[in-house]
Amino acid sequence: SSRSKEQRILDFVLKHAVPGDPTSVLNAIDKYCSQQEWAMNVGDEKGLILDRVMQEASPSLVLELGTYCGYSAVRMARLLKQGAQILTVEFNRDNADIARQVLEFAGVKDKVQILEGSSEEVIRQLQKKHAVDTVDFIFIDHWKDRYLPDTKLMEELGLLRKGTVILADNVIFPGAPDFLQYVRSSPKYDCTYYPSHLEYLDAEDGLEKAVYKG
Ligand SMILES: Cc1cc(-c2n[nH]c(CCNC(=O)c3cc(-c4ccc(F)cc4)cc(O)c3O)n2)ccn1
Ligand SMILES: [Mg+2]
Repeated sequence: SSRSKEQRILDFVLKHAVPGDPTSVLNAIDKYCSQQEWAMNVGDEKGLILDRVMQEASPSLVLELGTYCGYSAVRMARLLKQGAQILTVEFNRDNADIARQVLEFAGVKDKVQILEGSSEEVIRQLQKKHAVDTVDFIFIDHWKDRYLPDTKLMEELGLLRKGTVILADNVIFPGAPDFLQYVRSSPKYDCTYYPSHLEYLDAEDGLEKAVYKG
């Protein structure tokens, strides 16, 4: 059976990156996806913004919606303080399997837990099944029409605390206009827009940071 693009990305990482070196894994994925096959990783340009915003937040518990091949989970895990954890949600089983192997190769698998399923079902289980109280940092990078309903759901379930940082990818392209309009007009959030470009391309894109005010 033919190998998928995601399997080809994993093969390239296994061949060209250094085991236990997360930065070499990121560089390998960025090299492959900018030179061989485009893929929907947050990428190096928006990744730098993610690095800075995450380090500023210095979270103990990170929730990521949309694992894909694990690029952003590796990116965040390499910057986590001792004892901090990432829960990342992936809908597609095959991609979750690729991500597990990428995370293990990068040497960060003990900091990251991949939860398979739809964001809504996983979010509803966080407090009871995964012993989550509140989340410190949320990287939203999943289906663009789920950004707003899932943000509202996390509010309703009490998963956000004063100062919880939400950082959302792709708010320009493919776009999440209803999410943007909501957080920018809500008194419950302090918002900042970080202009950038779609991964590996010149198209305009950006990240929105929305800090929950409790
Ligand atoms: C419902 C639910 C869903 C998930 C879930 N798991 N994995 C994902 C990945 C979603 N990501 C994207 O679709 C995405 C697309 C583009 C893009 C595509 C085509 C273009 F032409 C241009 C840009 C660019 C990006 O940067 C993206 O992030 N969602 C997990 C749990 N529950
Ligand atoms: Mg994205």
